[in-house]
Amino acid sequence: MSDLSPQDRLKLAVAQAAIDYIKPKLEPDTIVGIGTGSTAAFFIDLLAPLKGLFDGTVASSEASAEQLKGHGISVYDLNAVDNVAVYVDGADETNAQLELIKGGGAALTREKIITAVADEFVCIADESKWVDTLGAFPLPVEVIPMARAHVARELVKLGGDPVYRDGVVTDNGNHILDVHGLHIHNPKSLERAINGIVGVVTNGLFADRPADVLLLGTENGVKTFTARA
Ligand SMILES: O=C[C@H](O)[C@H](O)[C@H](O)COP(=O)(O)O
Repeated sequence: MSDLSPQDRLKLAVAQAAIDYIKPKLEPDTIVGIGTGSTAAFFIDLLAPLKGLFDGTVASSEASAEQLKGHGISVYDLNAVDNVAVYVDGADETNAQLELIKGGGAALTREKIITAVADEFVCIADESKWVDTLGAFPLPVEVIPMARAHVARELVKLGGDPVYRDGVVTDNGNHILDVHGLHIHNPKSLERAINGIVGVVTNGLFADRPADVLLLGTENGVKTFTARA
């Protein structure tokens, strides 16, 4: 691990912190929700030695599912499970309310679905993801391909500058528009407004259902934040 970049060291630290956080909660019938991205990938590797302590997982992307299966960890279809005890995933931005921007890896829709099902959402992120106001990271919006131009025009009306993520097809067979130029002062309202555009599958704002816990990796150690009621 000595060749890790400083940022990757923080990602590894928060992945370990997530392991420490969930381990006491694991039961033989526990289903763990697994996110997508480089931070989640560290978490999957650290979860592997614990696979005898819980039933299995649901994954928010084909990439994470493959990584899990490579470790011999069971991956279930979400429709086949009754309950997801905890969901662990990274983020592209977080604010102090634990409202997030996600989807830099194009996995936002499956991530949001598992988030909706999970009893608890634990976000793991390095300190570069912490912002006062969401929006410096372009907001990903997953769209039905035939609606891409229509959705882009509607996003301009909402004040954004949408850019087609050329060549990217999501695990659901859809396209991504990355919306630049947003200063998101009311994340819940914007999340709903964008999801109301015909042709949008979902957008990468996680504000209606923010994280419950944020484990933030800093040079001074991992800091734990919990959502305010
Ligand atoms: O679609 C991807 C996800 O939302 C990721 O959780 C997010 O992009 C953060 O990824 P990373 O941990 O690689 O920074």
